[in-house]
This record gives sequence, structure tokens and C-alpha cells, in this order.
Amino acid sequence: MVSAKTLFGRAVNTHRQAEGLLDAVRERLDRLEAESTHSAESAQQQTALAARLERAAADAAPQWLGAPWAVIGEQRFPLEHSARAGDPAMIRIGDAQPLPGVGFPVIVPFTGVGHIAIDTDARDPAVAGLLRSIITRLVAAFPAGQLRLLAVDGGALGAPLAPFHPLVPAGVMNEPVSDLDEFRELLTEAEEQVKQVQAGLNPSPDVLVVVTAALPASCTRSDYSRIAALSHAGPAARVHLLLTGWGSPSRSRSAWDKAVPLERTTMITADPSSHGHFRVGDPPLESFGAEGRALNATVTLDSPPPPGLIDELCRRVAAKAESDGALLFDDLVPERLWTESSITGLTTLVGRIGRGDAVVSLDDQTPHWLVAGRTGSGKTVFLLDILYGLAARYSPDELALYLLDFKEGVSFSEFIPTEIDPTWVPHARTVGVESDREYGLAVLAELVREMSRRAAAMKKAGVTNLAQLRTSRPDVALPRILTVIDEFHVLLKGTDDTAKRSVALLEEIARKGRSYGIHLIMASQSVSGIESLFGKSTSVFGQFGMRVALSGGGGILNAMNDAAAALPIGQVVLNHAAGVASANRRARFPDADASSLHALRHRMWEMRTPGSPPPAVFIGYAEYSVDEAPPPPRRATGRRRKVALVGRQVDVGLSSAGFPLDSSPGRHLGVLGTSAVGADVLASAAISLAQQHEPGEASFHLVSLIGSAEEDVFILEQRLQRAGHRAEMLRLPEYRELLRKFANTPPDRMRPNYLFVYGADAAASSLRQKKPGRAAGIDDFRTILREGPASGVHIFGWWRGVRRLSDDLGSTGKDDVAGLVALNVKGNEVGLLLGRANLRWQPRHNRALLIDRHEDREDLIVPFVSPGRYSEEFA
Ligand SMILES: Nc1ncnc2c1ncn2[C@@H]1O[C@H](COP(=O)(O)OP(=O)(O)OP(=O)(O)O)[C@@H](O)[C@H]1O
Repeated sequence: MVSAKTLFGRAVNTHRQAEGLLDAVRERLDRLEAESTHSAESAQQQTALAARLERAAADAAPQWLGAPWAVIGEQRFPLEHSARAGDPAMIRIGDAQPLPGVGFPVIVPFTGVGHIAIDTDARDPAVAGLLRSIITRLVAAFPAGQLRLLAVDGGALGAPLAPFHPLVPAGVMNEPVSDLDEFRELLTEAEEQVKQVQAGLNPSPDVLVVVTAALPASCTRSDYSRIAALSHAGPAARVHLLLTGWGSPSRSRSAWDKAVPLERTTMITADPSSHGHFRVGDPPLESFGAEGRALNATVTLDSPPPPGLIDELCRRVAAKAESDGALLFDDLVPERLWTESSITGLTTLVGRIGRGDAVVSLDDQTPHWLVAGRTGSGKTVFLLDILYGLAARYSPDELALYLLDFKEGVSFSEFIPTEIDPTWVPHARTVGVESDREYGLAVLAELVREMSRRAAAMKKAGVTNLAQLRTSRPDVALPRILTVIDEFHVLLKGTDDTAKRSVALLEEIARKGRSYGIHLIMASQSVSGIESLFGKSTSVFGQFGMRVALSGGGGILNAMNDAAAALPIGQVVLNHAAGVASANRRARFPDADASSLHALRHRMWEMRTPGSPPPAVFIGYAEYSVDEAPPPPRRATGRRRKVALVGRQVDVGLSSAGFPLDSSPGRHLGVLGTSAVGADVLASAAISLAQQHEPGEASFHLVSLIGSAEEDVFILEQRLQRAGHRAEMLRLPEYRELLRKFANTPPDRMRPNYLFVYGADAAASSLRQKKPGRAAGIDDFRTILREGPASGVHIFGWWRGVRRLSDDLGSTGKDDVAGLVALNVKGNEVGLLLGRANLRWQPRHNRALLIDRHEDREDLIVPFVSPGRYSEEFA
């Protein structure tokens, strides 16, 4: 490689020779003028001089970098040929014309060496022309992928940079920024490159050129100082400045720029004595004149290239970037799986920016992300790219996934076992498909609990962050937990308790998660109109510095940032600065093709630790039967305390929901509602209790009072008997008799008696009939409610209306059925029964509310049903 100094030395030498020749010519002309003759000799000398200078310029700044536009138009030099990142490049800026008829091209060192600054901004057409000329030369000369332009148009002039707009989607240039905040973000990006190079983290960065058509008017001294600092440190990190309006008269009042001189910069200043002409100061490293003076000639700035040429060039560069950057899902997957450590964060490749890689991270800088895009914009595919990309890089000891989806659809079915494919992605711990909001809440609560567990472990180990904890406990797997919540607006909608509690938990996780390796990606079609966030959106979303906008997802970017307005499918705006336009990076991501997903999932599944469990899957629409339930919790399987299982909790572990039995008065269960699921809830309770008893130990009395449940009762009786239990089916008279018996002669509490009353309300009038010398059936019933549990008698009754149960309990016995399963009954009626005005329950398909008055609990559950119950209900 030719060094900058050598190359420029050569060029300057030519300039100096030119100056020598010019002096000679000047002398000669003076003489000829004095003699009042023009000789052919002088004309020849001038022509020879011009030719020599042309050759010197073409040498130092070849082809696109230095040829006049007319020559470029004729010669069609190859693109991407004349410059290379890291090498010094000279660039043409205009023509010096020291004498009439004698001109030479002016070339100055730029990329690889230093900077160019003009004191006039691009409102001056000559300056605008030069700006376009330099940009065109750079874009054509550099191989695509090696050059990036950070464009600023603080005067919102628009026109100077507008022709280069096609370079934006190609990732070669950003959408020019105009306001001060965005400009500062842009400086940060340039500074970031310098820091990275200085820290040895990026030995071969892109060439970054900060181009200003005009600086934002409100720049302060500190902004100018930052620019000056870049002029000093930038070139070593391939960061260069192409500034206009630097030190312009209109700014001289504040004079910040004058007070902050630039280093390694060729200054171009308007010539006050000759309108339209400029003076060119000494370039970095060398001086034009032998004795250190600036170029001793006025300069006409390079004219802009013909518009057709810019158009064509930009289109070609954009198309090439596109085709070079085409990528497939398989390109996101590293050759060897699970080689990365997540100790400092999670990083994956998600696509391409221009021809470069689009790499994204969940780490201390961007711990949480917001993703938005209208339906059909590719949000699901983007999330799959990210999740599979991460899962391929990090083992399940490094990364755990909690996936939550609130929409109808199949977003996360790629992670869970299905009937067709029994494998799963081993990182998936819990997956919610078409989740209930309550399930979302349960997942968030579990994350907060995990943060507390990690905080306690850190305290115990005497460390302050996850990295230290992992180092001190290499024996314990402490994966980073990534929670993805798709369509999160469903979780937060409205102002109910679930929404409010979810916001509070989200706020906590967003604030503290980074310290404990817990990350959130929240995706939605839109983030506007979420009432529960009113007044909180800053405290919640403020923690989500990383914004990912797909088409129509501009709501998560700054108000003035419309980069996501017209994105095609497969493109995304990645913005790590909470939506500030200058931080936009437009990336392309691949479609997630089914066969590649399938292959990767199988590879990972084969690599899982043998015996590792599949994810806990909650499928909102799924029906569950008691036969699929795991055994009742250990505390309930002791000799005394049995649990009647009635459904699944809507929680992270999807544990069984049950009603524990003990000897306290009122340990009975009332199932409420007309839904035929009532029969299934009773059957589930009976089957689960039977599993907890030795055959013959307990008696099951199955009271059939409604015809529609007759078959259910019969099936249950058969099943219990087959399992060796004592089970009998009773009609109303036998039921009355049994009540009388138990009310008068309490049985042995070690041999429990369970009464399952199908249609308990149907016994109302019979139980109220009085026979001489006998207590009414309803009194026996109420006695058993109070005293039965002490002698092992528990009633499980299905009342089809709340009022009927209330009547049976009487005015003094309201608390005597401690357990309720509310099916299709109104929340306010149940609230009235319980004396709780604030009870919230809206009947929902495949859901029930399990209430335990003694334990003061209300849990949303998925009631156990017999297979096909719902299709029967709707038939
Ligand atoms: N990078 C891509 N390249 C080509 N096609 C894509 C790409 N990303 C997504 N698509 C296609 O666009 C369609 C919509 O994608 P996707 O289902 O991810 O959208 P979505 O935003 O999740 O929509 P919805 O919210 O309605 O589910 C799909 O047919 C998908 O194959």
C-alpha cells in the first residue's frame, strides 16, 4: 500500500512544480505583454503545463476520484475500483485558474488521510455542487459495503442530498438528519466507531463519512468540540468529515467553530474578492507552497455530476447491495451450534445492512426491545429469525426462552411438540399460545420471582452482577432468560386489575431485568391507545432503547422519524436509540422457511441433555382432562389432606387446580352454572380423590338428579368400581336417606364419604318437605355442611343457579360451602353470595373461576372436561 504521505507528497510535488512553471509562465507572459506580442511558444508552454497537471491529477486521483465529469461520462470507468477502505484517497474538488487559459485540477487528500471543510453551506449552489460531486465520486469509487455516509441537513435544505436517496435502503447512507438531537446521535455513532477501533474491537471498519449540507442552527460549543475531536481521532478509525458551513460568516457571532479548530482538514473558503471563487488551504500532512502557504490560485469548485449519472449510479449501487446482500434463513445459523457464552449478553445475526451483517444484541446497552409492525409485515418471521438465531448460538444453559403469544395464530408452535412433530426447541421453558391475559400475568410474576431468586443468590455469593455470579458458581446453570410477548397490547388493554398488575410487573422487569440477565422483547401492531400505560409509558418503554419497526410500525420511532412508513416485507428499521432518526439502520431479514426451521430444530433437539423436559405449554384453546393431570401436589398426598382436582391453573407451570379437603366446617365444593362442564368438574374431583385412596378406603355416593347427566354418573360409577372403590349411584329418596343418616350418625372419619350431587338444585323442594317426627332434609343437609367434614363427609354439588345454592345454604349458612367453581354464571351474582362486591368474573368458554373462601383465593382455571365435551355442547 502506498502511504498517505508518499501519495500526497507526489501530488504536492506536482503542484509545486506547477507553481514553479506558473511563475515561469507568469514571467514570460509579462515579458511578452511588455513586448506586446504573443508567441506560439507561450501557447505551447501553457498547453504542455495543463497536460502535465492533468496527468499528475489522474495519477493521484484516478478515474471516479479525479476525472472531470465530461471524461467520466465518456469513459464509463468501472465502479468500486479506485478506492479501498484503509488506503489514502485523493479527490478532485475543482479547478485552479491562476491565469486566463491556464488551469489545473485541484485534488486534495480525503479518506484515509483527513477531512474537507467549506466555510459556506450548501445553500450556495457552488458548494451544493461540490458536495454532490464528492459524494458521487466516493460512492462510485469504493467497493459497496466499505463506505457509509452519515448525512446531516441541519438547514433542511433537502435538495443537495436528495438525489442520493436511493442509497438509504441500500444501507449506504442514512436518512439525512436535521434536528440537533438526531445530529448528536449521529456524532455518537461516529464516535462509537472510533472507540471500537481504539479498543481493538473492530480492526477493519467501514469508511464512515459525516456529510453535512448544513449544521443544525442550535449546535453548541460542545457539539463543535465533538466534531473537532473527531477531526483529531477520526482518520485512524476511518471516520472522515465533509463539512459545509464550517466557520461561515453567519455563525461567526457565536464563533464556536472558530474557537475549535479542526485538525487534518483541508479548508475551502469563499474568496471575498472574487465572487464564485474559493481559496483552498493547506491540506493535512503537506503544504501546497514550498514555504507553507495555501494554494496560490483561486479555485472554481467542481460542478455537480449530471443528474442522470447520479440516478443511474445510485440505482446500480442499490441493486448491487441488494443482490450481494440476499440471504437465506440458513445464513443466520452458525456452522457449529451452541458455542457462545451469554455471560455479557446475547448477540445474533438477523440479516444484512447493505452488504454488511445486521447484528443485534440483548445486553446491558439494549436489554429490552420493542417490535412493531402492522399485521402481515413479517413480525412473526422476524421474531423466528431472532429466536432461532439465538438458540443456534447459545446452549440451553446459556439461554432460556419464555414465549407468550396473545393472538390467534401459531407464532410459537415452532418451539413446542405437536402431534406431527414430537420434538421441541430445548431452550423453550414455557410457551403460551393464544394465551389468556392471566397467563401473561403469571409469566411476568414468575419472572419477578426469578429476579428475586437471582438477587438472593448474588447477595449470598457477595457479587453484584450476573457475570460475577456465573463465574463464582460455574456449577449452576444461570441462563439469560429471554421473554417474548407477541401482541402485548392484548395483555395491557383496558384498565382492569390484570392490566394494572401487568404494567407494574413489566415496569419492574424492564427496570431491573438487565442486572439479572432477564430480557424482554415486546411486539405489537401498535403501542398507541393502551390506557393502562397512561402516565407510565415513559417509565415502561423508556427502558426499551432498542426499537425494531417493520412496515407500519413507525409508532415506536420518534414522531419525526417516518422510516418505517413504506418498508417492504422483509425489511426492518433497527434503532438502538429509542427511535431517533439518525440511529436508523435499515436491514433485510430472510423469510423463515419451514424446512430450514425443521432441520435446525431437530439438530438442537438431538443435542439436548437426555431427559430434559419439554416446555410447559399453555394453549389457550386446548381442553384438558383429569387423566392428563400430574399427580396432586405432595403436601396433599399425605394421609389426611386430600385434594379434589378440578382443572388446570392458568400459571407458568400449569399445575393442577384443586380444592383441598380437611375437617373444618364447610369444606365442600359447589359447582355453579348450567354448563354441562359441571358434570365433568364433579367427575374430575371424584377420579382424583379416588387416586389418592386405597381401594375400599373411601365411599363415593353419586347422586343423579338430572336426566342429562345420568350417563356421566353411570360412567363415573363404573370407572370407580373398576378401580376397586365403593361407588353407588343414588336417586333422590336414597339421597335424602343418606343425608339423614350422616346427619344423625356421623360416620368414621378415617373412612371418608364423598357425595357427588349432580343437579343439587333439583332436590330443593323434596329436601324442604317435612315428615312428622323428622327433621326436614334441608336441615340434615345443612348439618352435614357444618359437621360433615369432621367425620370425613364432603359434598360436591352442582347447582345450576347461584340463587339455588344460596337458598340451600340459608341465611345463616352462607359460608358453609367454602369452595366454588363458577362456570357460566354472572360475577356479580357470585359476588353477592360471597359478600364480595369487587369479585371479577366474566364467564368464558373453557374457563372457570375456582374460589376457596377459607384460603381467600380466586384462581382462573381451565376446568377438566371429558374429551369432546365442547363439541357436544355446541352440537
Ligand atoms: N423476509 C421475508 N422475505 C419474504 N417474505 C417474508 C419475509 N418475512 C415475512 N414474509 C412473508 O410475509 C408474510 C407475513 O409474515 P408474518 O406472518 O411474519 O407477518 P406478521 O406481521 O406476523 O403478520 P400477522 O401479525 O398477521 O401474523 C408471510 O407469508 C411470510 O412468509
